[in-house]
Amino acid sequence: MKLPAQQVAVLEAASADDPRRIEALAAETDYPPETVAGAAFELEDAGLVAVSEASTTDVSLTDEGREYADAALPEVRLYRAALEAGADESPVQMGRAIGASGLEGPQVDIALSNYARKGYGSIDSGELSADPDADPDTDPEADALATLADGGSVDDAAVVDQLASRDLVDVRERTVRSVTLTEAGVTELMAGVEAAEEVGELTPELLASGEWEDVEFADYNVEADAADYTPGKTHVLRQAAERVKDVLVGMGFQEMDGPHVDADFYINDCLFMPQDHPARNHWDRFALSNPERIDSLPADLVERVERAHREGVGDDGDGYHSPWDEDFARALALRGHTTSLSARYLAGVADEDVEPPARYFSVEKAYRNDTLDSTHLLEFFQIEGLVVADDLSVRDLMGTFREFYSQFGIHDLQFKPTYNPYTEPSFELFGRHPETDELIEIGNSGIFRPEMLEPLDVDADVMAWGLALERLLMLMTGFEDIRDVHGTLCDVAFLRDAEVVY
Ligand SMILES: N[C@@H](Cc1ccccc1)C(=O)O
Repeated sequence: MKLPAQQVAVLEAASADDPRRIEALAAETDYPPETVAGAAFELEDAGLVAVSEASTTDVSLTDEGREYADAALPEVRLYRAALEAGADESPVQMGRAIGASGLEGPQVDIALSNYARKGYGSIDSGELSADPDADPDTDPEADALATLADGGSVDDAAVVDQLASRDLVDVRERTVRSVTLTEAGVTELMAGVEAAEEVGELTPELLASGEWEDVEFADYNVEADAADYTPGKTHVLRQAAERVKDVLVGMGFQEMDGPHVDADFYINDCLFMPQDHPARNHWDRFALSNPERIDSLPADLVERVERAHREGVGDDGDGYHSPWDEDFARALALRGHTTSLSARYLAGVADEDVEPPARYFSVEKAYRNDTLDSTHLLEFFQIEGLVVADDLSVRDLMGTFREFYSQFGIHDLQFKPTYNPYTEPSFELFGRHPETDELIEIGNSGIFRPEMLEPLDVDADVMAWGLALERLLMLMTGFEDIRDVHGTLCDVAFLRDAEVVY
């Protein structure tokens, strides 16, 4: 019987009583695993082999895991240092034990958080005691790391889970295929198989030489495994931003546009934020040093805003009784929220004439000097929105959120009253994280106050909000750390595989 060369090779390397893995056949035949898998499927169709599938879990060390396999787990180092310092007899100062262990930086926290969990001892008001009976030589996590470093495998699922949650190992599910000769296969082999000339790929050479007319082409096998291919793609956050825009446009909103660096006047003063508000100090804003100030501001608008700050608005207006200085308002900074765009649009300094009823949005970056953690970065995407119309109420606002979030499959929303200098009433929005089940804040909103709207010459109600795009994406995909999607610590596998489905 004549078969394509790779099928002959697979048939000859396969055995009738010993299922052989595709990888083993690939190593023996010198064909890539994809080719062997393709050939195996062809042979299976012809009844010459059987292909079985099983899924296995590959566990491999991360860089950090390898480091601890080479040195020792931080908690073990801490335990040894604690013993040395006599902590098995009486508690010792935590700082002393840490100093003696040589642990530094994040490893100190890692050691402390695993020390008590694993029964090495206890930590109480800054003192560390060591359990004399603990035995680091039988530490199952250390054992598992050593086994993996030696190329062995670890069967204890609980230990693997624990190591995975510490990011010391990567766990991957994989389908393993094995090939066994069938009786028909054995018979054919005995009768003799030889390789037929078969071409897998049409090349320019075949075309140029005209040889293509005489060769035999291999069939396509759409079920064969193909090499993993990870081309460039739109970042998942950008995909989410596009979806949000589509949804808002579908809800009748128009997009706003405006500068990332703006005068404090539009970022704060137009929002009735007093100039001595704590968020306006130099710690929280990213100020521009060159140029330091906007060239000019519309004089009549400045005058009205200044008056609102000094005297308040309406008959019982009172104002802030704090200084107001135009120079201070002209200072430039990276916007801390995109509400600066809402201010510009409502004040009529954007290109657009805002005529109620109207709806506006933007999905753009805002910048804050926050402390970095799993939900905060120095910059994030804010979903800004405003509706200007007569007789708006909190019901309209809540209804708009329910409609917006439900388009992303998010139905469990909670509202909490809050305070903003520019809105009254105001409330924060919370959603439930699909993995941790915790309520996380996803936005802030309210009805703009007359003290803000009157100086901007807006004679209608305005409800408005700022929602965090990253938090919306968290609720949609279940990732837990904003640093997974931004910056150098990002989770490349997540960015490759995550899809924004809505
Ligand atoms: N500017 C607010 C969001 C907001 C916008 C409009 C009205 C109320 C709140 C923030 O950054 O959190």
